Amino acid sequence: NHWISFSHMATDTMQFPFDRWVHCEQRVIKHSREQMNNIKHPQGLYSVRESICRLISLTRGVKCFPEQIVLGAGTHFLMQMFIRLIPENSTVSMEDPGYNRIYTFLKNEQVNVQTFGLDDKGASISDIRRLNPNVVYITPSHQFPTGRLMPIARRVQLLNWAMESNFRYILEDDYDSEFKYESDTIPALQSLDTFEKVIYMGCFSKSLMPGLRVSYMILPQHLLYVFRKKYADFFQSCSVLTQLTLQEFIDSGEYQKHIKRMKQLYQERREMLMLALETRFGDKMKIEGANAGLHFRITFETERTTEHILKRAKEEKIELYSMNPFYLTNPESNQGPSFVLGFAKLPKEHIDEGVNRLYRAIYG
Ligand SMILES: Cc1ncc(COP(=O)(O)O)c(CN[C@H](CF)CCC(=O)O)c1O
Repeated sequence: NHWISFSHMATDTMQFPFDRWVHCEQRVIKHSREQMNNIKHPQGLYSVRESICRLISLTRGVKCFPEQIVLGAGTHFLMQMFIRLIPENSTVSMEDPGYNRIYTFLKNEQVNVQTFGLDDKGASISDIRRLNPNVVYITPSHQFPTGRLMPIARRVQLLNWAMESNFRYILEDDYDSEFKYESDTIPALQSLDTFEKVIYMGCFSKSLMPGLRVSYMILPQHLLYVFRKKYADFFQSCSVLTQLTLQEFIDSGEYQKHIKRMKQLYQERREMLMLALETRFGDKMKIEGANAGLHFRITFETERTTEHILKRAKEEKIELYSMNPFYLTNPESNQGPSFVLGFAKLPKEHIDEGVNRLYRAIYG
């Protein structure tokens, strides 16, 4: 029988409107054929940046000009360019548990990277003050991987910290911010920034598909100046065809239509999954970080180890990811085996079966 996926990394490509996407692509090929030779702009095509600028000011309250946007074929590329804009020996600090791929990436780039803890409001200010880094990298709208939401008050505290000294920056990774349930979206931290301290990073990996490889960052003016000197001869890493098709997809309204439809669909799946988990596991499990995004964190009360559960999950044919890779320096005080549970690739009709298999994997 078939596999059931709790992956937090995927979107439901079966639901993606490929016919609309191809229609946009055909229009690009018809009207902008000549642009396929235009690879010179290091930040990506201006018209594409204009569309993204309009979109995120609407959806996230982000304040920027197209001139400030830099496209890249993934968050890693953007991070790599950013760290080259600041002095060599800068210290970067990030969340633990946190996004291990960026942690490993920064280590490989010989960046001095440290980690700080989280409390229920996200990044711990006292930890950050103790570390006294130049750059703080956070995921405030849906902390990765715990899903915590950083309240406005904490955001303001963080901005005040950044403003206390000349050379401090906040990298706001807003990767999973299109889908908000229960409460309204909190505007991006960047929208509160008046001192050019916040570098906003976003992507289309969750709203569209990770495979498109289109992400972006917004540089404050003074860093844009450095970027333009350093990267004048740089070629953009995103394909021109994908950039222009994305622009057409946004400008034609297809993007907003898609988000509206997927939000409805993900909301239903999320509710059904949480209910099925509640019914099956009762107080043997604890869920957190479910108010936004395409995954939440779940912790189980069991004597079984995480490794054992992952092995059993494979036997039960469920794709399941544990929290372990995301504990970067100190394994969290264990309240029990903890997992990231994604529902983007979990059709409604598989939810009950998926939860039953999960139960068998843990208690069977
Ligand atoms: C915290 C965070 N910031 C950005 C992205 C977007 O990266 P990119 O598409 O390369 O721009 C992701 C993407 N999330 C990963 C891929 F879906 C999943 C996590 C895993 O690697 O386990 C992410 O978690």
